[in-house]
Amino acid sequence: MMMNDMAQDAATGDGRRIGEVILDLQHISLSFGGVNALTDISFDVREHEIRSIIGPNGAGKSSMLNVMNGVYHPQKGNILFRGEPRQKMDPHTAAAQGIARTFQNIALFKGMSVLDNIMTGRNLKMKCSLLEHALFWGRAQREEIEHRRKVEEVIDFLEIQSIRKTPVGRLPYGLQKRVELGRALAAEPTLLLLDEPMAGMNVEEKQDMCRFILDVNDQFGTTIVLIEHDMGVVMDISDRVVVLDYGKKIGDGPPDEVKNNADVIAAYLGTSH
Ligand SMILES: Nc1ncnc2c1ncn2[C@@H]1O[C@H](COP(=O)(O)OP(=O)(O)OP(=O)(O)O)[C@@H](O)[C@H]1O
Repeated sequence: MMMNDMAQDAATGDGRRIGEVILDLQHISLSFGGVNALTDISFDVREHEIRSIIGPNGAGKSSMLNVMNGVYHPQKGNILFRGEPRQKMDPHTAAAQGIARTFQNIALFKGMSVLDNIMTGRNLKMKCSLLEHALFWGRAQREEIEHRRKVEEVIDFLEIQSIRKTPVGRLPYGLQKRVELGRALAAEPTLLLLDEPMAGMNVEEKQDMCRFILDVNDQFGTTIVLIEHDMGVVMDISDRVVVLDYGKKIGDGPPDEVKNNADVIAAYLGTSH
């Protein structure tokens, strides 16, 4: 399918762009000592969709994202990625298989430029070792040029050309979040996990971030799993939403269905506790 066709399908909003299940989480339970962070949670993520995870503070959202990319290993349950079981996957393997993520608290090298930070997203794609750099200079050079080309593409896509040489620590918060998205995109992920990409942003910055998330999904077909507290944003951009509360799943479905779910309303209004 051509990129334009894909964007067209997405724009029609009729769900035709959504594909097969790529990540299937079955009966996941995770505890830390006596704290049950996740209890018997099952849901799936389909190819090309925007899947949001919401829930009050401490509900288990970040823990779930950490299970998805192998930072945490659940004590119970199964995880299937493209139909293959993966019990003890580590974050490095997850990244090598096309799962990239951003973090709740920005995790960038503050003293390094935007360009260099985004370049670190290419690390896993770099094939030439230091020795090869010394022995096969030409090959290493070609590889370097290709990585730089990809990074420049990401910079153009995110409209941050004018700050490409600026140290990240000097940028306003909203732009730092955009650079973090850039670093994740440089890895050319098929599954992108975003942990509160709009937290702490003003309205304009949120609108920009929303647009970039939708564009990544439309233009590259990237599957996106998103944790976000801003309900307006979640309901606007998600195909399906899963709701956690005290480590349990209390809702799952398209935004309109979730919005009208009595348990979800109770959890958010605090009447269930
Ligand atoms: N590494 C850890 N060690 C001990 N307890 C943890 C750890 N990570 C998470 N928890 C606990 O697990 C529960 C779920 O936390 P988690 O951060 O996943 O929730 P969350 O929904 O992402 O919250 P928030 O919206 O505040 O970020 C909490 O009770 C938290 O204290």
